[in-house]
Amino acid sequence: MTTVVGVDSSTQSCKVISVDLATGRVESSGSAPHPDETAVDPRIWVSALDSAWGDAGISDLGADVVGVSVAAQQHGMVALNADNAPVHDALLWNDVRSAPEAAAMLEELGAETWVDAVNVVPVASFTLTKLAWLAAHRPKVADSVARVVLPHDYLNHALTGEFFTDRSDASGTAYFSPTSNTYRTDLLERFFGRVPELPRVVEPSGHGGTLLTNWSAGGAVVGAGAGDNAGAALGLGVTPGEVVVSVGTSGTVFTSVVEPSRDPSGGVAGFADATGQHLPLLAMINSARVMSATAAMLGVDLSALDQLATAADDDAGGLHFLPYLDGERTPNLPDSHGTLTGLSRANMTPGNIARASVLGILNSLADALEVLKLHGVRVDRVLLIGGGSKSRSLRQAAASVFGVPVEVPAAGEYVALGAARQAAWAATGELPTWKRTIEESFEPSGDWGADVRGQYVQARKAVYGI
Ligand SMILES: Nc1ncnc2c1ncn2[C@@H]1O[C@H](COP(=O)(O)OP(=O)(O)O)[C@@H](O)[C@H]1O
Ligand SMILES: O=C(CO)[C@@H](O)[C@H](O)COP(=O)(O)O
Repeated sequence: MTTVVGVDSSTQSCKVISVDLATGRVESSGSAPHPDETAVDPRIWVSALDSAWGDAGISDLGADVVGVSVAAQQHGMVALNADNAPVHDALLWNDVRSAPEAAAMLEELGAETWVDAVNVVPVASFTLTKLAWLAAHRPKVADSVARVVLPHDYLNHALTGEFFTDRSDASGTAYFSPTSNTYRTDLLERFFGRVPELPRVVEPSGHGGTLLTNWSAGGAVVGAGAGDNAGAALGLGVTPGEVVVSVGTSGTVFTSVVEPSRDPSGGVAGFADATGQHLPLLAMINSARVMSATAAMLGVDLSALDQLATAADDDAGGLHFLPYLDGERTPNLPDSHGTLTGLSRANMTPGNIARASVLGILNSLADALEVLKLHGVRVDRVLLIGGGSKSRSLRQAAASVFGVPVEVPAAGEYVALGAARQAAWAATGELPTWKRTIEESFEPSGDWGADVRGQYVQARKAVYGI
């Protein structure tokens, strides 16, 4: 059977799937954990890939495998010396130490100039701010940097011996223009002090190299790869009017559109997608892990938290959980903490706290959806994915809080599936059409969701002034 392989090297884990090219059916899968840190030695991702690859039995598939592609967490600063060894742990998308550099870069050029140049406004997540931090705080280490790549590029190199990237991931660096599809090396010069080696950008249907034999003997081509959200859009086959809401380590709200959005306020990141179009996106640092943190606080597991949240009142008895636990990117509050408001003796129950954590995640995502709409993006329905979407209480409340219909695709790794679809494109020249199965659909019900939204926005404004 002609097979393609998709990889999702995300914040918390590496997932590998083998897929029947003809049907899109997942034939095998494997996964391996990543450290729960915001700065990680990139070599750990290669070990995790190797482990997940073995779990999925990819090497045994030999010449059946005709294509491989890697999607991965965006923005990570992988800084390498002349021997291609990391000179510093990779600062990840959710590491906020470069927030002061981001603020200074914004102050220096102004939002309009940044959006004109690279269609993003600097925040701590973006690679260039991390390089600016390295130059300012570790100058000797910065001097040893020969090359800068992204997490998926680093894995491309492990698989093929070549460094290469794609426009979707490059567009998350803040030194690549998704409209001219060129690096803005002047911004590297200005904020890192010089221009290190950068990976070539491979076109969406192209391939950057061939699989080294230590991974598999089959000589498969390796596609350009993608940022994980662009991978998910490809895996879902997003169509106009559909917006993806991913409740993963990050919370993200995004879609694929022909024309780029433009947001000097910095809310909508004007990324590129993996098909040659654009991927307007808003990302939150706090998402699924708000539920796991709340479960830990209550001394229960995720399943018990879900039961508590399902059994509680729709509105959590008036409790509001503002979930900015690890600082927050959208809104840009890198030094913020979470807040639980509306506490009374009557409502401070484990069930209401569990429910409030679920509603806090959904309200934070609803804020992002509203910003996307304000920028002219059509939101006819939401496709809900990510590990957190397995929560029944979250699924059942989403449509009412968002105010739009929500569809939950069949359980699957859509980032890795998008990578597999890209691998098929690279191997055959054709982007296959694979059937998408919807597992559950939900419609907004009653007014409680709108009431909860109103109260949440009021609480957010009262506590954070935004
Ligand atoms: N049933 C569940 N209820 C709530 N959260 C869940 C559930 N299953 C998984 N998760 C959470 O999903 C997250 C992983 O989601 P995933 O989309 O795989 O992450 P990533 O963003 O790293 O790709 C973890 O934080 C995990 O705790
Ligand atoms: O920073 C962003 C998008 O801009 C995040 O979406 C990262 O790409 C991490 O993704 P996950 O590990 O949560 O999938």
